[in-house]
Parts: sequence; structure tokens; C-alpha cells
Amino acid sequence: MNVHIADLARIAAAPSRIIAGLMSGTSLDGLDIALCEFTGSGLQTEVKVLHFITMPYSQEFKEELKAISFKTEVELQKVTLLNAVIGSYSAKLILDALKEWGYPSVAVDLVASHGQTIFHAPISLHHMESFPNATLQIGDGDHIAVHTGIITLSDFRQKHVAAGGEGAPLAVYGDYLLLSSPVENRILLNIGGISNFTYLPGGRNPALVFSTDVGPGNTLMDQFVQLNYPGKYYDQDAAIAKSGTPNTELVEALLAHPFFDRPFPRTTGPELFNLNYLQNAKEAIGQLSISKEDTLASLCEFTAISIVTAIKQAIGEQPFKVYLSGGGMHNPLLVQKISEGLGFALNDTADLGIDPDAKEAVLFALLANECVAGGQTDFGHRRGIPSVTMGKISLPA
Ligand SMILES: Nc1ncnc2c1ncn2[C@@H]1O[C@H](COP(=O)(O)OP(=O)(O)OP(=O)(O)O)[C@@H](O)[C@H]1O
Ligand SMILES: CC(=O)N[C@H]1[C@@H]2OC[C@@H](O2)[C@@H](O)[C@@H]1O[C@H](C)C(=O)O
Repeated sequence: MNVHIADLARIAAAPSRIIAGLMSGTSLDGLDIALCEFTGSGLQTEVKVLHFITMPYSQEFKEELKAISFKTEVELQKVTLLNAVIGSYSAKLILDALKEWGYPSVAVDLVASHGQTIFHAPISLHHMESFPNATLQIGDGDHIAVHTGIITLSDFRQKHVAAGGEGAPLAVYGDYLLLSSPVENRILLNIGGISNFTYLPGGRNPALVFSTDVGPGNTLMDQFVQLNYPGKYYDQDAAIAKSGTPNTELVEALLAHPFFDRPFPRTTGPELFNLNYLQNAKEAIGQLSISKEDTLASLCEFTAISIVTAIKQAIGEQPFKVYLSGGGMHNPLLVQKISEGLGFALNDTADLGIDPDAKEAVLFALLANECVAGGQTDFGHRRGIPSVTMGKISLPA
């Protein structure tokens, strides 16, 4: 038997596993690494996050990623090169993080790598009837396995698409196993570049849970700041948005897109929510000279309204709690507006034992744990939530 397959069988059968989960989202700002210890699988899964770090990308690397991301036309040679580079760079960042924590790489059983989404193309975006839903994450797992010596699982979204989904959101697979409650109705709201939530009705009925993207989280605000305030990456503590006033007509124009009428679950990305989207909304209302402050205040208002509307639509009249995660939970104006819209204060996933900044990296570690040591959760025959395990396995040699 191949020694690595024997190793994998041992890891799968062991009572616990150490898995490094890796996530880099649409902000292109760095690689989140969560070193996790798992025991059990399925609804018996228990996870302890041993260490978490965001390894920031250099400005140069961010620019390389930006040049090939979310555009219909890019340099194919660059995509090919970066597929290898992101893999080997991720391996270096994992080894650097392990060194910083004083944790030996031989003690890590598996790496679970999301890769970098460079284009997300559900049918609702491309509208080409002869083509399916599709999504592309690069940063090949073989490079990670070879350079770290650790068995690596990667490219989690393709199985979801192959089985009829849009390749996202995958959050439901982890949120259901780790964070659902027998009694409390929960919304787990992640505000990254794109915002998404998981609906977890109390009682843990897998046939009722789902995750959906809502629309933009930080991405429109971040893109606007990066273009208009050289040297700034985002509107820290919402200082700029707080100094402006939302333009009601602009907010309404931003909300007037058929994406917001699509049924749950729906998915999207910066391919749709970008500065052209903002420009089109300004043109639609014939107001091209709205101040920068008012534009940012409007983007914040729009983001909050789209989130509140989608949550209310999902939850109906039941009592529920909201648990936040993702970088947007550090934007005080956005959180205040969501909280006002819902009429109560919001919790975050730390209240459920998961560091909200680490949550998505933990999710991919959990998907690897299920792939190797667990199995499929049966969500029933539902659009957008195929009952599959995900991840491709790369051996180190
Ligand atoms: N103090 C703060 N004030 C305002 N916004 C903040 C603050 N801290 C973080 N943010 C927002 O969070 C963003 C980073 O969030 P995060 O890293 O979750 O995004 P992401 O990696 O793209 O997520 P995803 O993978 O879900 O797309 C920043 O770009 C900014 O918009
Ligand atoms: C295609 C893709 O990379 N989608 C991401 C993105 O970032 C947030 C949102 O859009 C979500 O759908 C997804 O990530 C999370 C981790 C998910 O799949 O649940």
C-alpha cells in the first residue's frame, strides 16, 4: 500500500486529528490559518482552535491577485503562474505560522486549503443557457502537500457544483454540525467581502437549514475607499461613512437589482458587486456628483438594508438570535445599522466558542475532517445544498 494512503487511513481512524484550515477571501488581504484539533465527526464533531493567525499578503502579491480576479478578461499566463505560486506561497505561510507557534509540522495531520477564488460564475451571473454553474479557486493543493510534507485537501467547491450547487456558500455544512442548537433559532451572519448567512432553526432539522449569500459585505465600501483614498485599504471604524449622509435615491437604486429577488440560496461575488455597479446606480438616478462621504454612507446603508431584509425574509415571525463573524463585524456603523434594522443587539460566534475572525478557516478544516473521517450530512433533495463531502486529496510525494 502507498505509505501516504496508509497514513491517511491511520489519520481517518484516529480518535482526534490536527488540521490546519486555510482561507483567503475576496478582500485579498491575507491568508487566515486556523490550527484545529478535531475529535469525532458529524453532529458529534468537537473542535478546539489551538492557534489562529492572519498572514498578511505583501502589497505586490495583492496587486498580482487583483490583476487576475473577478474579471472576464485576464492574462492567462498569469493565472497559470499564480496557480502554482499561491500553492507554494500558502505552504511557506503555513510553515512560518507553525514556526511562530512552536508547533512541529510533523504533528499536523492535514492541511485544508480553500485557495483563492478568482471567478465565481453561477448561471445567474453568466446567463448562458448552455453552460452550468461554475466557480474557480486557484492555488494548487499538490504544491502545498509537497512543500509542507502534509497531506492536503483543497478545491472544496467543485464537488458542490458537480452535484448541482453553485459552489457556495459552504458555510451551512460546518455551521449545522458545530453551531446549531436544539432550541434556539440562529442566524450566523458572516460579513466578509460578500455577506452570507446560515439559517439554523432550533431543533437541528437538516431539511430546513440553509446558507445563502446576501450581497455585498465589505467589498463595495472597500473598493470605493481604495480608489478614492490612496493609501487606505478600508474605512477604519467607519470614520468616513459616519461623516456623510446616505443618499436615499442612491440607496434605492443600489437595491434595485434582480439579484435581490432571487430565491435562497443564491450566490454572488465582486464580479457583480463592483464599482461599475455603483456607477450604474448613480447614472440611473442621474446624480454623478454625490460626495465621497455621502457615497460611502450610502454604501454602508445599502449593505445593512440588504442584510436586514434577507434575514427577515428567511426567519419570518420566529424569535431568533444573530451571531456575527467576518471583518465587517468590526465596522461599527454597519453593525449599528443592522442591529437597528432588526431591533435588537447582535451576538458574535465567540459566544458559541468560535473566534469570529477564524470561523471560515475553521470551516474548511471541518470540511476536511468530514471528508476523511466523517461522511455526508443528509440535507434532503434540495436546490443548492447537495448532500456531499468535499475536498480533493494531495499526497506529499
Ligand atoms: N475596524 C474596522 N472598521 C471598519 N471595517 C473593518 C474594520 N476591521 C475590518 N473591517 C472590514 O473587514 C474587512 C476584512 O474582512 P475579511 O478579512 O473578513 O474579508 P474577506 O477575507 O474578504 O472575507 P470573505 O472571505 O468572507 O470574503 C476589511 O477590508 C474591512 O472592510
Ligand atoms: C465563491 C466564493 O469563494 N464564495 C465565498 C465568498 O465569500 C463569502 C461568500 O462569497 C461565500 O459564498 C463564499 O465563502 C464562504 C466561506 C462559504 O462558502 O460559505
